[in-house]
Amino acid sequence: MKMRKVVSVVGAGNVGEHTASLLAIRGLVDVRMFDLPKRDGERLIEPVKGKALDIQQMLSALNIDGRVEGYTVSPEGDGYEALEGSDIVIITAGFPRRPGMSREDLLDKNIGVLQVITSKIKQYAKDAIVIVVTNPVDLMTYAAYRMLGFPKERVIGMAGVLDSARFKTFISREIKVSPQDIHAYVIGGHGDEMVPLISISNVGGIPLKDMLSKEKLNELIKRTQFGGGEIVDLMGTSAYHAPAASIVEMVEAIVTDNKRILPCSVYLEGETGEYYGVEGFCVGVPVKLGNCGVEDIIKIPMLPEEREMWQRSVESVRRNVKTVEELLNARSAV
Ligand SMILES: NC(=O)c1ccc[n+]([C@@H]2O[C@H](COP(=O)([O-])OP(=O)(O)OC[C@H]3O[C@@H](n4cnc5c(N)ncnc54)[C@H](O)[C@@H]3O)[C@@H](O)[C@H]2O)c1
Ligand SMILES: O=C(O)C[C@H](O)C(=O)O
Repeated sequence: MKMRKVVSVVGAGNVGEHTASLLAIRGLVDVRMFDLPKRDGERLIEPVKGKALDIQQMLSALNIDGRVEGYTVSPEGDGYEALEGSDIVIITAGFPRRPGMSREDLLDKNIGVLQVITSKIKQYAKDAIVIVVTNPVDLMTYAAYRMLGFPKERVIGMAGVLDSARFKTFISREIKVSPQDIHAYVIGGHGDEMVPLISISNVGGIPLKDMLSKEKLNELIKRTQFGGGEIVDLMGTSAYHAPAASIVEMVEAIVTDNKRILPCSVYLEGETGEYYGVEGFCVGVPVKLGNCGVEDIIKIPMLPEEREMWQRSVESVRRNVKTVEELLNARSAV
């Protein structure tokens, strides 16, 4: 009998909670949520269990089948047994940035969180596909890949789908066309140097560069590159609705084995690494997703000016890779 896939979400804060809720509403998978207890005055409460129960009751209100459960865990890694049997584990646990911070400012704190979680995934869900969301996501995906020791096809960072959704939003608003008819790709590191690919973006098949002036295109590129910070400045914390939806796009591509080509942060080496000028760390590139994770890495053509942007973006990730390796070595030495 075909069992429903199980998706575990580690970290049920803004991103994790909305991801769990969207996954449940889409009705494709069963969801397990994991998070820390919280102190409420003198009491220690378990919000993750409340959130899971609330989502489960939302499904009943909507007559949607599905199972949503919440598990309280400890920072030291107790309580993760229910990871057992997960087909996909999504990691959103960690700290978001506040206004004035860069994503890289989160690296040291979030790697410590990631280390415990990856050790539990290895222990209880060694065959799972892992989607890393926690920032700085390219470096965290690389750290997760190193700590998990899983095949690189099963360790995937979410960012390009979100960045592409932002780019599509800004294009859609500018030319008043449905985002359904806009094909726009953003690749590279998930930071201020990310690369919206104008040359292959189109609106209903018409090249984007034929529809907007160079000035306007540059304006939309800049707004996309700083899209995360724009929301952090407005909300005081990072975005979570569009990130959750982007995670769901990746999960559905995997569980339905629909061979979507989506921009994801993956470990690059060998021939594809050579093509992209990346050897031995993770950056956002278009990949074909299926039920085993990354099935293929697409070598996307770039104009000379895009290749220059790409190299700057790769450099913005590469310059912190050594720090990641030093943090990993220091922690493994403990
Ligand atoms: N890749 C992307 O495009 C993208 C998009 C949005 C957010 N993010 C990142 O995702 C992360 C989460 O963002 P958020 O807005 O949900 O933050 P949040 O603070 O709302 O949620 C984080 C959750 O992680 C939990 N957590 C912390 N340490 C933990 C541990 N040791 N074990 C289990 N759970 C733990 C917290 O209790 C909290 O509920 C941040 O790093 C943020 O920068 C990335
Ligand atoms: O900007 C952030 O800190 C969160 C995330 O990376 C985003 O782009 O929304």
